[in-house]
Amino acid sequence: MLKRYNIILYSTNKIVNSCRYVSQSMLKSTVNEKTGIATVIINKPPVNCISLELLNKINTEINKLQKDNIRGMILTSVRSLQKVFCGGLDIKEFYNPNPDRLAKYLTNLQDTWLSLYMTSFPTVSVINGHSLGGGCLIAMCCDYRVMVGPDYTIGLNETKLGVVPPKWFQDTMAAIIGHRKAEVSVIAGKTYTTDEALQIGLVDESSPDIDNAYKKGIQFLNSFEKISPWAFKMTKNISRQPISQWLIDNKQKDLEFVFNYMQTPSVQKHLGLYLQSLKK
Ligand SMILES: CC/C=C\C/C=C\CCC/C=C/CC(=O)SCCNC(=O)CCNC(=O)[C@H](O)C(C)(C)COP(=O)(O)OP(=O)(O)OC[C@H]1O[C@@H](n2cnc3c(N)ncnc32)[C@H](O)[C@@H]1OP(=O)(O)O
Repeated sequence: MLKRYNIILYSTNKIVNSCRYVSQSMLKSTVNEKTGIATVIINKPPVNCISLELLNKINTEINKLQKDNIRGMILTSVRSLQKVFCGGLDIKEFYNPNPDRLAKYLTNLQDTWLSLYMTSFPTVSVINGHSLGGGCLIAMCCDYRVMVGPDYTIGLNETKLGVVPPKWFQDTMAAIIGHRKAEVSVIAGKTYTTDEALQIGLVDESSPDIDNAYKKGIQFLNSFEKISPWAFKMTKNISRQPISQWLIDNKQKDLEFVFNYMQTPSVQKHLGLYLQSLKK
């Protein structure tokens, strides 16, 4: 029995044998050959908002890392943006959309969420700036969140734009902070400062600076050194499967709901006003 356990540990804990550096301009990914830890950096100025192209790159990279047998991953934003982790989904993808592109975007977002939420390796988001809407969603997909503070904000603010966060957005938050707090939060489109997010458990740790936040992230990943990767993967799978299975079973229905309401005149009007307010 012990022997079998060791074999599982060895075969799944194999550290990648070369340092890979992928720079697809919008997304930089490095794997440290000694530690087997990947750092994935979103790099799409000015605010790292998620276009269809960035979405594709994130999903492709997660799937590659999945095959690389890495030991863990840190997801963060390029430092030069200074105050933004991720400004959310690119609202321009929803405003006066091309229907084919909109359908592709929504499908890719469903797939990317499934990949990131269900990784078989531990993940940490180092939230080094504002993290709103889809930005909050990708941070919440990770197993652990360290947020730099005190002046940044995080939250699912979709209702403020006049749109509806799908069930799996809401469930992802509820799994972290509990149903009641998540409900109050999403219906009001609430955003939280770093301290508030720490207080309600939306983030696990805070840090006054990025280097320290990154260190905390690495410490979390190192805490799995003695955990069998197989046991980690199976346990996480059991924990997250009910939420992910809902989307797998309801992908088409979910897509049609968002695809249809997004193109209604009243939603389009709201989105237009919100975009305008950002430009001011
Ligand atoms: C089938 C189902 C599948 C999928 C479900 C899909 C959809 C579900 C429903 C829709 C869900 C949407 C989720 C979202 O993510 S909505 C977006 C939420 N994000 C925000 O509200 C953030 C808005 N931005 C800001 O608050 C600030 O920009 C920010 C604090 C991030 C940074 O402030 P800063 O002062 O540094 O920059 P700005 O001057 O404000 O912005 C610079 C330029 O960037 C433009 N911008 C900002 N955010 C966005 C964005 N999210 N999308 C597009 N463009 C954005 C901003 O307009 C400025 O543009 P210019 O003026 O320079 O042209």
